Amino acid sequence: MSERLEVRGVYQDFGENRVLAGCDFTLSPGRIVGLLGHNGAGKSTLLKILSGGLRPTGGTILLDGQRITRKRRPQVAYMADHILLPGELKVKRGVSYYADLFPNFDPARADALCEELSVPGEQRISLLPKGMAERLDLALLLSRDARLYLLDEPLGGVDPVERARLLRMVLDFPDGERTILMATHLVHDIEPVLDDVLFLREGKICLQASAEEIRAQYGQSVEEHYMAVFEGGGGV
Ligand SMILES: Nc1ncnc2c1ncn2[C@@H]1O[C@H](COP(=O)(O)OP(=O)(O)OP(=O)(O)O)[C@@H](O)[C@H]1O
Repeated sequence: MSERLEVRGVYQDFGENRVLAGCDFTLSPGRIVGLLGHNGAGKSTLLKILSGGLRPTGGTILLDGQRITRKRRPQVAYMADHILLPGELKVKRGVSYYADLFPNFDPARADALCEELSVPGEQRISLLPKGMAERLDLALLLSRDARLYLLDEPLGGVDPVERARLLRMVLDFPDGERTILMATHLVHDIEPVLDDVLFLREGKICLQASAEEIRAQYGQSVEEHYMAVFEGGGGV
């Protein structure tokens, strides 16, 4: 099977600060992958690079075996850790704003997802509670027809039970083809939707494994294994 995403030797310096020190990993089609690491590990930086919003200091990134040119950029859909829509717009207008912005955006799907996620269409975006704005952002992202979806701490402001339920509901793409990479600290809440995990430590991917492998090999949940690795209580 060919890889959806190949990341080879990606590094990122901000002045003297080397944030990514040669990241290597691959993502397969149809997988939901958690990018886990402590504060400041470089998760957002890595997602920004993969989205094309930041040019890395070095390294190679291939999507379906090819470099991500400007023409292929819409095949990568990125959700930052804050909503990017102008706050004065109403939700429904925000949907048409996205339709103007992205050629691969499906407004009917956005309306359906907003309804599934109980986002009120007539509300002004700046007046949405944080968790509701995050739901809108997620609905807009997942209404784009992309190959790779990058999510930075999705639904971080939504309560844990709802978060897992909503993510399970909306990440279930029927074609099983799309790949989702999401950075999160909320390992416990997100774990039920994850197929694979990447642990980012000291600028490198120190573990890439399926959630099943972790459970079988270490007899630990992803969260327990994460704690063991990052608190020095165990190795990878
Ligand atoms: N544009 C920038 N200029 C300079 N330093 C930056 C820039 N962006 C990020 N950094 C630095 O890179 C490091 C990694 O930040 P990043 O936001 O990628 O980490 P993170 O893993 O997403 O953290 P968190 O989990 O707290 O969101 C931090 O030290 C941060 O200060």
